[in-house]
Amino acid sequence: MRIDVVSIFPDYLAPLKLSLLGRAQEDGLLSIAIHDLRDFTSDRHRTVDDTPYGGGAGMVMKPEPWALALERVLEEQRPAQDAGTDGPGEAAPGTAASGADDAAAQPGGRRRPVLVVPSPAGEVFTQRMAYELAEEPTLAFACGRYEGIDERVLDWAREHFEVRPVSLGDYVLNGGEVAVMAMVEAVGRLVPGVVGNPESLIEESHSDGLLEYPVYTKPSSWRGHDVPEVLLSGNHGRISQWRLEQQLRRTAARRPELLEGADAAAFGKPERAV
Ligand SMILES: Nc1nc2cc(Br)ccc2s1
Repeated sequence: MRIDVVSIFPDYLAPLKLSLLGRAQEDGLLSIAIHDLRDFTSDRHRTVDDTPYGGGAGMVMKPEPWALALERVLEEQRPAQDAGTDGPGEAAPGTAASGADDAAAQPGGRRRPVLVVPSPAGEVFTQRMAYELAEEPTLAFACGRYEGIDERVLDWAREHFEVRPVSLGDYVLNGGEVAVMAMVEAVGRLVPGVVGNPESLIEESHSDGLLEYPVYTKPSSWRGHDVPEVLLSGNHGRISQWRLEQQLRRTAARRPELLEGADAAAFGKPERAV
């Protein structure tokens, strides 16, 4: 998978070169390119913002640098897009990648590349969306700052990308970079080969619509706190049952709204190990 990120703070994205994602890039499983929006300005001050039409506080990001930056992304993603459109990749059922949304289709049947725009006004990012996005041959991310990006950029981008405004939650950041880091990690780890043991992706929070069960390791008794006896029993049937009960209990207590949609099949995730 090729990932392109456009930002006025490219150094903010440096951690994407570290750890698991860094190794995945060394192994050729991922390639992550960071583009400085200011490289696509034409004035000596490398201006990327201006005052808002209609008045109001703050500044708005100018459209032209964004169009030039996103055109560069399209150009650089073309080989991965062309290779990806020939790929057999299974898409999670009912997702845009599976053709469920023909709005992304382009002339000649080529699917438009995905452009994720972090925004407090976006659809909420979920594990299901992470699985969907992990099916794409390329992803582009546009990191807004100030009061946001001129809306005409998104209108223009829809002619070339499948544009997805996405929020991490109901709070406001100072820019999209932190949101992009979270999404790139959530998606990147789902790309085959990135996580050493794919089994670890199966039983984790949200992989089956529930929060994960509590985990323990040695010593079995620690500062007066003991590991639940069932986990020491060696009875795998009892252990599985206890873990599911813990998931349901935690989810009911902390995220009751998830219980309406807890359906492993809905996420298109690999089947749970037996
Ligand atoms: N929750 C989020 N807040 C923000 C703020 C800006 Br400015 C850009 C993107 C995002 S995503």
